[in-house]
Amino acid sequence: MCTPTGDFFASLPDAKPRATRWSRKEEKPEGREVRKVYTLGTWRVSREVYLWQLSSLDVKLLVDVRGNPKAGREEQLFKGKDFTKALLSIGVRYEWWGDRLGEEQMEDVEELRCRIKGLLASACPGAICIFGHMHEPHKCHRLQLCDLFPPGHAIQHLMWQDHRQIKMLSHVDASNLYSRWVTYFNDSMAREKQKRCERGSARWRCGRSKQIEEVLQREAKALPVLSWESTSPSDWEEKLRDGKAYRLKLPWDTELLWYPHFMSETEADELEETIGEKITMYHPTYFFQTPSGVTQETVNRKGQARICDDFNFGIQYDNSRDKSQLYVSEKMDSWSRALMHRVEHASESVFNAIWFNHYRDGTVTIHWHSDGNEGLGPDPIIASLSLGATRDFAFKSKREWRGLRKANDGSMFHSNNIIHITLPLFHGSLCVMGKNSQRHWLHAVPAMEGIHRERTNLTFRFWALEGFETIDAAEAQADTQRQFRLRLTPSQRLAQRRARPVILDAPRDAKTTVEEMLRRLENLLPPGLGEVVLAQTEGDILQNDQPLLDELERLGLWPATSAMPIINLQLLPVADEEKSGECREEVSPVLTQHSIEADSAGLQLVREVQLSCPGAYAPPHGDVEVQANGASHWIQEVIQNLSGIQRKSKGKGRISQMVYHQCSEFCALYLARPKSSVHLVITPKRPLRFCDLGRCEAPLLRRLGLYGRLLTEFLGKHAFKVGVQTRKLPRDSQVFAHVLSMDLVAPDLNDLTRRHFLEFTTGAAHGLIALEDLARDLDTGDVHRRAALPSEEACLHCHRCGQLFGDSMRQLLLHLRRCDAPEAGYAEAGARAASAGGLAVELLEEMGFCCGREVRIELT
Ligand SMILES: O=C(O)CCC(=O)C(=O)O
Ligand SMILES: [Fe+2]
Repeated sequence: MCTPTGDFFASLPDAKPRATRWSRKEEKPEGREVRKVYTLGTWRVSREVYLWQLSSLDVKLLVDVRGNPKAGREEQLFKGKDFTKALLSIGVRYEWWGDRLGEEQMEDVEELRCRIKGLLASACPGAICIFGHMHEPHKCHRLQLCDLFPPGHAIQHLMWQDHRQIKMLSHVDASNLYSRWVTYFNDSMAREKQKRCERGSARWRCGRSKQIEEVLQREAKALPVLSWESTSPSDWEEKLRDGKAYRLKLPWDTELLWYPHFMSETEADELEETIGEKITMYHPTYFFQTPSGVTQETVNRKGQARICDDFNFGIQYDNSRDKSQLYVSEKMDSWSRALMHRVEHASESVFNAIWFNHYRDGTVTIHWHSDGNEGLGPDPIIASLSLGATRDFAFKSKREWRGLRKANDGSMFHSNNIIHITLPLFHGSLCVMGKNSQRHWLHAVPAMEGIHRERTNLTFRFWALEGFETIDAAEAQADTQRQFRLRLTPSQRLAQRRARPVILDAPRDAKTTVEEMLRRLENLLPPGLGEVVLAQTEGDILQNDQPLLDELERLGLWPATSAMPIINLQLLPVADEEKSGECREEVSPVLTQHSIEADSAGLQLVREVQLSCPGAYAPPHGDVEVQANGASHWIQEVIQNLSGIQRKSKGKGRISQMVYHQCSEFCALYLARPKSSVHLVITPKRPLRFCDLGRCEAPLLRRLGLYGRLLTEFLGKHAFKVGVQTRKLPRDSQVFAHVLSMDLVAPDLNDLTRRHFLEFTTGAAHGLIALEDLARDLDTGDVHRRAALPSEEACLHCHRCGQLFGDSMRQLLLHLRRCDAPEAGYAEAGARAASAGGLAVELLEEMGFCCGREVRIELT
């Protein structure tokens, strides 16, 4: 349940303002100089501004108490030479005390007191600044550390007010703030629970029978437990794909409730449709002050919406209280209330708000963060429901975990790493981030290039913050503003192509042209829409070369008479033609056939590909090859960088261009030197070497084979081979397989060598081994079976029509470009050529090829 639990915070008194040890002796102790102690956390403020503030406070020593000084988003503030040098340049010494005073060290209070004494004794004279992770002191362990400082220190907590200004909070005030915040939150939640009891489920149920609710509640309680420490890595991966719900127990007493199929396909479809109709996503404009002083304006590509009966919210991650930035929440409706109630049962919690995130495709992401905003309480429980494209939910520990974990062979091994957990968020999945999930972990939704389908995420939260205005107050406040937003509604034709209405801030700069506005929109609308123009709803098309504000003024829409009005404009298509690259929506009969054959994990894979089908096959042009030595090292490099969390180039960079498609478990990559008109390699996204393949990986190989076959459904009218090269590959190379069209028309003639040709065209048991066969070998333990390589000297023949070419690879290559025999006929053509036997050489010589008598014909 969502009561604050855990170490430090739980031990604090709830209601009364805290009298700290230090606060009892606030007066300056006699005969001694009062040392100034500041505390500060990390925030999205440039390093230059940090330095400027520290220097104006005359700080002499920065004591970094972050257990992991390289965690979080603020790379510029990570421990390292760079940061130390920058601090030294303003006369501040840097010392890392995270190993002695970090978050992990907070157990033994007496020991901590000694260490703090030691720190103060060794510190140079002058002001010191304790540097923690969290921006707000009352959410950071530095508040507790300050409780342990001996008397005679004037402690002030620093907090960023905006991207330049800092405000100071006395230690007593910060402690009181914390207590009041917890008390208010707990009282509000208790009231909310009480409300539920009083109303009974009747008003909330909305059509759901009592029995169903009881079943849901029982199910949540009876969830099978999957403990991270006592489950081996390969078991863990398999279990997360078996379609069952689990209570995931993670280190630091953390819980995730994982319901991969919380909703049926049909329910999820219906909910997605309802949200499309009822919720308009708002894309806020962010302003960033660059170090040079230039303000950059960016429209957030992630759409957002909030519904809540009680409160209005500021935009998440934005600490400015600029009222014009406020997004007025919408009220709950019967559908949203019923949904929230259902999620509450599964989450073992109560909520009062739903926040929406809309990701138009795999290039829209959410970066590493934890949800610890004001108003969410000290240890929030957040339930997250996913609709649409399957995306990865990445979860990682804030610190390294030291302890024993079960290995794949059943033994135990010592772990000493940051823990990474990835859950595939399917259409209709619910993941409840339970106790301690925000305190000790970060989460993100990384980029997934090759995903063209949109995704909508709903997070259910309990939110209460004293002094924060209610919706009504915010609306009244908004009346005094002279701003407006634009609601852009796609015309019916665009709506059919999955464009949905969006709300945007009007540009602040009056010089912004309609053209520029449209360019910003390109990032928000579904890809492949073609050109659009803006029109007033009544039909007046705005001039492309006119500044938008002038135009609005002419239309009598600006200056606005009431505050924060929303002006309705329409998006109209200009061109009729569809862009290539738009993904095909229809479900092929073969996909349906696969769903009949597959087991539960395979079935999920089929659904994923159905829901988020690959786009057009479009290999990158030019020099985009990922530079790395060794045969498949480039694959390793690509998969290591797939998450895209750290990459700024989402969808445009070198690595992104190598991705044709990906699902939660596998990805399909373009080859730098394709050997056929369609040629991809498919590989698991988790690192897996050939030499590590064992029986437990057989199901994964079967799924990889299925993935390859599913892809071939979208790759055009060719006949395909999907398989692993039998030729000796480096043992430590990443497991990968080829998806290859059997025309064997390499875009560059030189790329298809004789060896490749023989490998790809000889019988199924030779050149490429089917993944299903490899999986069977692993099951039976016959892992060393390798088919014999075809003879390099074999007489070459076209695998399609059987025409013989002796040893002239070049003639064969030229022939392949013209041959119009069916690609699927390669097996028969091989047999035909084989039966031609010794006649072949004579025939070829007659045709003018110089085969030479020494050529042995050894066709298999
Ligand atoms: O989209 C998601 O699954 C995560 C959203 C999230 O983390 C957030 O809104 O804080
Ligand atoms: Fe989050």
